[in-house]
Amino acid sequence: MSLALTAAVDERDLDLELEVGDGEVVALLGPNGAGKSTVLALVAGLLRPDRGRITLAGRTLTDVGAGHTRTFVAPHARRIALLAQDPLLFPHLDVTDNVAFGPRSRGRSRADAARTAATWLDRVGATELADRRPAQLSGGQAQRVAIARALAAEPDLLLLDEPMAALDVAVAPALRQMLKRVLSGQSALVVTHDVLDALLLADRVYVLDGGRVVETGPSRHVLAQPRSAFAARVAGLNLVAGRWREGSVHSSSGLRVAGLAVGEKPAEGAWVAAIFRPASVGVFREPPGGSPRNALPVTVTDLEPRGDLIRVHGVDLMADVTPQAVADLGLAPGDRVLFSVKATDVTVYTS
Ligand SMILES: Nc1ncnc2c1ncn2[C@@H]1O[C@H](COP(=O)(O)OP(=O)(O)OP(=O)(O)O)[C@@H](O)[C@H]1O
Repeated sequence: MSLALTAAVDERDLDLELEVGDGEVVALLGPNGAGKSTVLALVAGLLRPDRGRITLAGRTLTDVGAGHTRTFVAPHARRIALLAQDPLLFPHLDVTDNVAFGPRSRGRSRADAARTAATWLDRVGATELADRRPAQLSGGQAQRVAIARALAAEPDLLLLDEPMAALDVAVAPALRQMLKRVLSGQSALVVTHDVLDALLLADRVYVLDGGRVVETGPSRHVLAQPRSAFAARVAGLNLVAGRWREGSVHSSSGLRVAGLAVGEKPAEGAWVAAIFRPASVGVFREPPGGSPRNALPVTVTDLEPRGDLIRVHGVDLMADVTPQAVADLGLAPGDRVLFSVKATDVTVYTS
């Protein structure tokens, strides 16, 4: 076992246990205020629990009993690297020196640390950025460098806090693929709102709600089995699980969703999950024309204002549309409509 945590923070009504195995990538999912950031702060040593014990790679990092602290290792001595949304590179150092910082502070020679930096920059596909300053990097490039810097420090555990959230949707897929590759064999805890991150990066997920663990298991089980409609919902995505036949997912409730498979093409009849964002869904009374689209029959159960958009809820599916569209369609609960989504906006994941 790499990380074992038991902790209670009374002020935040948090009380939970969780573990990360050696070389395992674990995702923390859950709605706003569920306690995800609090868990990261506890592990990183930025927060002392009221009661709890945290061990990592055989070392006790935190051990707090009723009213007294037996052990509390300082953040910098925990052998943990934190990768936040904001890459937080040192502005006055070039990319190589940023990445070499961890090995240097662990006592490696300048040449040795520079070699380690070069290796990691190669692994994250950022070799050509080696001589630049952080101000000369795009958001996606800076995040690659931040990943190299975190891993070059050889942490016992890597904490990732919404690593993709600040990025352009166009660069996120490439970065996600790269992260998956470099995280292989590294123990990591990833906080995310994005079910795709959980599916693609993590071996296992914990779903938190109200400071408690409400669900845990292998990512694909938690996110593809019926119970996980909850997990998909907290992460704000639509999920249709079923069998893969002729390029579409066929659910037991009779839905058919065409989409693009991630990685290898699923075998005919394989158990798969189709995932798509509510914002990719259009709502229609009649089958839409134009490019080939999925058209899923849905009975509207609720209309929920969310910022500038209205979330149209069906029994299992959600669409985010403009108030104008809701008015034009005269939508009300009980209406039978079609949810339309392009096959190219649907990701199919093999369980
Ligand atoms: N600095 C703080 N002081 C006191 N209470 C806090 C603090 N930060 C968070 N909380 C409370 O602790 C609980 C857990 O919040 P936390 O930020 O860990 O949730 P989260 O799952 O990370 O949410 P989000 O997805 O919004 O980042 C919430 O009730 C929150 O209001």
